[in-house]
Amino acid sequence: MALSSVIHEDTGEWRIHENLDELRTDLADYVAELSESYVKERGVFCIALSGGSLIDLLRKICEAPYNKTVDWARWHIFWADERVVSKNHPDSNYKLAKDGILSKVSVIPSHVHSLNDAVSAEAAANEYEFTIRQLVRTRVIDVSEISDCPKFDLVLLGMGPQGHVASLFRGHNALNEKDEWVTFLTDSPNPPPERITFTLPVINSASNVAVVVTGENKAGAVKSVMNSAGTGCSLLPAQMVRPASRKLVWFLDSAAASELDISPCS
Ligand SMILES: O=C1O[C@H](COP(=O)(O)O)[C@@H](O)[C@H](O)[C@H]1O
Repeated sequence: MALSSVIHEDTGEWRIHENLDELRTDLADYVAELSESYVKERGVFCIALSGGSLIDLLRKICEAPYNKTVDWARWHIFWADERVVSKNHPDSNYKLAKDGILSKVSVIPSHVHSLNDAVSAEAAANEYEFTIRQLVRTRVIDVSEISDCPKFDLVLLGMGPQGHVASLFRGHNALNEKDEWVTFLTDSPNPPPERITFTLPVINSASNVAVVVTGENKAGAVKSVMNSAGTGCSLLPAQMVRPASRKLVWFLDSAAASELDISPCS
């Protein structure tokens, strides 16, 4: 149960949790409910994961009751961003998700759309975008009526202390990419330097986007996002997450929300 939930016209729904355990339960409920509804409606559930702290916060989805109620065979799993390292490297977002979640549930291996780790960042981004294009063509992934971009059922993001989401960093060219669905970086401000990432048009074309943020070191960036502070190039990447569907949910713990002016209501 969220400690407090506020709906902001511009910035989406904000769910603030008293502790990490409550956040984990609310996040697992949210993902399981979306999975059920998209499996019913479309026969599949296309979910894009991020790396970082998100995976630990999502681990409850592997436990009862979700491990039995979620229709894992209908899941298609993607990554909103990935580090260009081998799949068994500790920096790999795939490895994080595999060790923390995917190895514990019965997803179908061919539905796990991970990056080719044997090629350059550019080639891996192109190959990954090609895979997504094929799945859009066969309507495994829905398509946005507005942008022609893939319309993932759910994109799960984290946010760094400087407001980056996926591998979209403030001031980096990748943030301005409008034509590609997937782009690559060889000079990421945070290590490792080589990464691939969904572009903003793809994130903002998703049916649902959730941003999961915990810890006091992110409270300043959280406040800027909620207050919509900044304009143009001074905007944080997280402030540019504005899905056309308007279905954007922020999952925060009380530390990340500590600079917000929200009174507990539920
Ligand atoms: O580099 C990355 O950082 C973000 C945020 O990570 P967190 O540990 O601060 O939550 C993450 O969402 C992204 O996938 C990752 O590549």
